Amino acid sequence: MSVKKGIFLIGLAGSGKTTLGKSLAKSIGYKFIDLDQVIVEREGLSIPDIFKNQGQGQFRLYEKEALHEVIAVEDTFVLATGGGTPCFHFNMDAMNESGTTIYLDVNPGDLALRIIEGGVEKRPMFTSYDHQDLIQEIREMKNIREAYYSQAQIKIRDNRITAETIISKLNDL
Ligand SMILES: Nc1ncnc2c1ncn2[C@@H]1O[C@H](COP(=O)(O)OP(=O)(O)OP(=O)(O)O)[C@@H](O)[C@H]1O
Ligand SMILES: O=C(O)C1=C[C@@H](O)[C@@H](O)[C@H](O)C1
Ligand SMILES: [Mg+2]
Repeated sequence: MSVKKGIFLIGLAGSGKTTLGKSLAKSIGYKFIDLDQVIVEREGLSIPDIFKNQGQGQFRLYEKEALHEVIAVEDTFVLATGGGTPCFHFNMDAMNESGTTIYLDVNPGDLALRIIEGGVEKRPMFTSYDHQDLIQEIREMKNIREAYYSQAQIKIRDNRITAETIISKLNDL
């Protein structure tokens, strides 16, 4: 595997960054880190509370700081990024320079079901509770973010991505 020290999982909310990141890290013996969790621990506030009280701009600054701390401090790790991480403050460049970036590309219909099941209120970037409306919101966000996500070194488009698929793509690098 010709990966550098960090593996960065990127993709929209619900694409499986946290779920797959945990099992990938376990399989290859790397430390698992969830960037949203790092921000919550550093700030002592939930993500919806940061958005509500301090706004998205401040959240994006916390996110950048947390990302750079992980890159500077950690050794071999799998990082589940936040859905928007690649799209702000040149974070995609920072990740591509310091490790291997992997885009989990799941279709909006499946994402909407997963987000509704997990709780829309936990994801402040979304407002719709209706499945069709949420699909539309996700499509619009995907269109904007694709320019960043497509810079990933590995792209996996599937609705049932597994850790094994990711490992085989890493081995092909
Ligand atoms: N590969 C998969 N196949 C089927 N279901 C999955 C898969 N990965 C994740 N899920 C389900 O989708 C939901 C969201 O997954 P997860 O929290 O890992 O996404 P995420 O990308 O970390 O989202 P967020 O950006 O909101 O943190 C969970 O309920 C999980 O069980
Ligand atoms: O897609 C997004 O912009 C976000 C996704 C989550 O992981 C969190 O980082 C936050 O809710 C923002
Ligand atoms: Mg997650």
